[in-house]
Amino acid sequence: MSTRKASLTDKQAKNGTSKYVLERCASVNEYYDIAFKVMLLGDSAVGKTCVLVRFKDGAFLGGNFIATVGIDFRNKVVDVDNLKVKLQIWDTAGQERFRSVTHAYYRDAQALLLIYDITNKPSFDNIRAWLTEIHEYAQKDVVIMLLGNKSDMAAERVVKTEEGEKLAKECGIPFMETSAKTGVNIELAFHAVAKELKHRATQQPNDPKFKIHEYIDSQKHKSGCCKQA
Ligand SMILES: Nc1nc2c(ncn2[C@@H]2O[C@H](COP(=O)(O)OP(=O)(O)OP(=O)(O)O)[C@@H](O)[C@H]2O)c(=O)[nH]1
Repeated sequence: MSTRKASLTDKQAKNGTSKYVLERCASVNEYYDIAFKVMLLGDSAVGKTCVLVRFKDGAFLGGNFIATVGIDFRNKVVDVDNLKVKLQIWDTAGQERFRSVTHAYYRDAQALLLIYDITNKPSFDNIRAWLTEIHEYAQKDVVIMLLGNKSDMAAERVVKTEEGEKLAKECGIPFMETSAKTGVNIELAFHAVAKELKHRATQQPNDPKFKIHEYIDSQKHKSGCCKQA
């Protein structure tokens, strides 16, 4: 398996011949009201880069898998309740040998999307180890969301939706299954996190608390796409 990074043109993206190089200045001049750092975590090959690229560009990076080296980021500005919220999204390398590099970034993140692959049991079993790392290195009040990615691969599924739900419930964190390939729940995951962060940052003492679990449930039901087998 290669760990080379290569730049990606639209054509390469369509052909699935290369992996993204994250462009640091992509949205540097885009107007925003408030900004937050979000990190993508999880084992190698669960689809972190693909989730980011789907959210940022609406494209799917198919083809040969090229592992991320170290860490990089992309920005996306989303509208939340009439505010422009900039998400600076850090894509980390899932491989063990880069762990010490990524640890250094945990403490700056306000939200963590912890991702496993529904077709890869070890990636699910490792979620508890990831949570231990998060508790060691991240801010105490960091927003955490669990994502079971590759929900389009029904035939290869080895982790049931209920197992993801159960683990998330035990840990008190929101959960959804996503597909970077089809786009299912990708926007919702980032929007729910942006909404939670915006509420925390702007909330007045008497304002009602934002309930991320309820928001996700209401949006899933609206789109009717919560569980893709
Ligand atoms: N079918 C399907 N394939 C996916 C999905 N997301 C990612 N993949 C594939 O899974 C492989 C790994 O995806 P990456 O996004 O590179 O994985 P990663 O988690 O960033 O891996 P590291 O950079 O090593 O941490 C690639 O071959 C992708 O095309 C998905 O939702 N559905």
